[in-house]
Amino acid sequence: MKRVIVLGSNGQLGKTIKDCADTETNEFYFFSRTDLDINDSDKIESIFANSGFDYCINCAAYTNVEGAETNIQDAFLINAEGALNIAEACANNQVKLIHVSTDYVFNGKKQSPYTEIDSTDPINQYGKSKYQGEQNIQEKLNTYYIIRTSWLYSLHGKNFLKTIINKINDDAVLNITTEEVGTPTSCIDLAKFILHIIDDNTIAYGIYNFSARGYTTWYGFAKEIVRHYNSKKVKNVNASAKFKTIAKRPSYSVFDLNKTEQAYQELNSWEESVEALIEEYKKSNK
Ligand SMILES: NC(=O)C1=CN([C@@H]2O[C@H](COP(=O)(O)OP(=O)(O)OC[C@H]3O[C@@H](n4cnc5c(N)ncnc54)[C@H](OP(=O)(O)O)[C@@H]3O)[C@@H](O)[C@H]2O)C=CC1
Ligand SMILES: Cc1cn([C@H]2C[C@H](O)[C@@H](COP(=O)(O)OP(=O)(O)O[C@H]3O[C@@H](C)C(=O)[C@@H](O)[C@H]3O)O2)c(=O)[nH]c1=O
Repeated sequence: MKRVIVLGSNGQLGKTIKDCADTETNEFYFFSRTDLDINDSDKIESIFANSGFDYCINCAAYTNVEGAETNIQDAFLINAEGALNIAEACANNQVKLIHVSTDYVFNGKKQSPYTEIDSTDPINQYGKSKYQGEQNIQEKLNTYYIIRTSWLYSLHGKNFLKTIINKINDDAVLNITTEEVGTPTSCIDLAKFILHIIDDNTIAYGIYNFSARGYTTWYGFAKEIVRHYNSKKVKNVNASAKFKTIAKRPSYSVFDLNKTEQAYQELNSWEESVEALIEEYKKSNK
């Protein structure tokens, strides 16, 4: 039995890990922002000291990409300094850290899948703050897994899939950008990979890319969501060259998954995982 602390447990990934965690195999301690603010370094240290935690999963983050352009300080406070505080507590107390990062650390100019060793060059404040968080962890700790993932969705919280379903329920006509290529990733798939790292115990520390297989545009993702949710409404989804946003986003952020596939052979295609989640959505909204 390993003792695992999960931070940011009220977010979509944190809640999904709670759904997927096998509490008979390991002991899980879930901390939401109200239970433990990752900017309160004294409290983190006091919770970690003599806790006997083997792993810390950090799901806490500032994830509002648009908001980060104006709330730069908040984004860095949480994504960079918060990550540093956690890394320090992990280093002081021999805890292995599983930290989640993003495809937005890349500038999107590459035209083939990004590997873990490709150069980073974030083009928005959220990406910059997440990249600083990665660096802070690497400076303080050796026993880390930094998992870069992309375009997360789930039944919990706020995400693109739920935004699209809500708009379709309101019979809205959608204009969705074709200008960004990446891979939608189900929080369930990511949660299973994170839990596999803990159970396997032999996977080398370092950076790992994690997404579903394949790639699409946000327009392709929206169409696939609507096709499974209510196929009659697919005609409401229009391709749009531009969608006005405050933050720039990488035009291409597909991952090379070779390194991850050496450690984990359970990757689904993005289409399979979208279909499975829409089925879950329909069941839970009957
Ligand atoms: N969402 C996505 O598409 C992607 C996310 N990621 C990364 O995955 C991870 C999980 O993201 P996701 O679950 O989607 O994010 P969410 O925004 O759903 O959850 C983040 C959680 O962190 C909490 N939080 C914020 N600030 C603090 C703090 N100072 N102390 C403790 N908790 C805090 C939030 O609490 P509250 O709500 O109360 O503010 C929220 O519950 C993040 O690291 C994110 O950067 C990577 C790629 C894609
Ligand atoms: C809602 C909507 C969005 N869009 C565009 C805007 C943007 O370019 C793209 C994605 O929209 P969102 O703002 O929902 O997604 P965004 O917040 O950019 O999602 C990102 O979140 C962070 C946390 C990550 O780490 C990334 O991997 C990625 O998932 O789709 C449309 O074209 N039409 C629409 O109706």
